Amino acid sequence: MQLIPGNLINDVRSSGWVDAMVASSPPANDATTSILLARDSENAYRNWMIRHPSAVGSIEQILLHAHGKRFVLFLDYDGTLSPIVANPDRAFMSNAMRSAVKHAAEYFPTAIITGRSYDKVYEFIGLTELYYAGSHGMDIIGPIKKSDPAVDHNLYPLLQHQPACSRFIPMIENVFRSLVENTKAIKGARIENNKFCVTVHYRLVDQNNWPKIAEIVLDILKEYPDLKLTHGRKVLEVRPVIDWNKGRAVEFLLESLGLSNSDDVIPIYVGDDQSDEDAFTVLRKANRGFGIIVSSIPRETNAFYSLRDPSEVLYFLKYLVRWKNSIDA
Ligand SMILES: O=P(O)(O)OC[C@H]1O[C@H](O[C@H]2O[C@H](CO)[C@@H](O)[C@H](O)[C@H]2O)[C@H](O)[C@@H](O)[C@@H]1O
Repeated sequence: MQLIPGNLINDVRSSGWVDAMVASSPPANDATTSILLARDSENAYRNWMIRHPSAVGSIEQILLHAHGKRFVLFLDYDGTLSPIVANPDRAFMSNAMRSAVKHAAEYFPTAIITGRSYDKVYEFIGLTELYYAGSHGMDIIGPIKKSDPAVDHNLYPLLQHQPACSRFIPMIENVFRSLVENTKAIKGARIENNKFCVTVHYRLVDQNNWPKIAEIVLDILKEYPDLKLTHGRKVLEVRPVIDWNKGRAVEFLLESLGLSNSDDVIPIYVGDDQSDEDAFTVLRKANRGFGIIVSSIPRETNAFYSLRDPSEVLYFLKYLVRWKNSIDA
């Protein structure tokens, strides 16, 4: 992943960011070229799957390996549990997916690890029994419980951790306001405040204006040496320079749940975004469990398995639940 520490920002030419923005957007083609390209891409995808087999196709093998062991699930939200859509406020998950995640959490410790703020992702998912790591893992909140449901009506989280100091919240708020102000003339630009990070959406911006977007973001960041810039799916993201990411959040959660040193624990991380690579890398390096990348095109990744899209994620989750239910019966 490209990470630009704030104090190096002056050395970065905005064209590097524009290249990254363009790279995630294939050009349009005529009908015949599209058919030929589709065939080539299907072949390329099949070849890629030799290195990253389908988690659905390999599910029996995965379960064989899991005999007598415990799964822990880490799930990204956008592009994994919900399909990618143009309007980030409308990235709803289906009821079928919500129900699959709910059932999964009955059998396995389950965490949502997302670039979204905790509030926003909770609004979409609405399940109190999950662990959530919002703002790319910088806002961790455990299942919401009542200490004694008979007498206590106050809800409280079992676990709470914010590795970035609270001083980043007003800083992010200021950057958010400056970005809203400075991009308001660019049609389609959209800025999202994710509490410990700001997301700059350019999916609906004319490509001719992408350099302008990159320039505005880099200009504002010059004033904030404690913030850095990363790149996701048609988004630029501004975050604290602290050494924390989705991978660190996974390590923290495993540790907090007392599951980090047990050989009988299999962490599974499912995600589609560049930021999920940090978590895939953590699992691969520790040789623990495995990452599953959600992608319908071949991509460089540290995940071991692959799934094409959220509908395959749904199938995979339901299969795990059915399997666990059958062995517990
Ligand atoms: O870690 P995630 O849960 O994958 O969150 C990453 C970003 O996801 C959202 O943006 C992405 O999904 C949008 C809705 O489908 C899409 O319009 C956008 O182009 C994608 O990048 C979210 O809006 C961001 O705040 C998250 O950081």
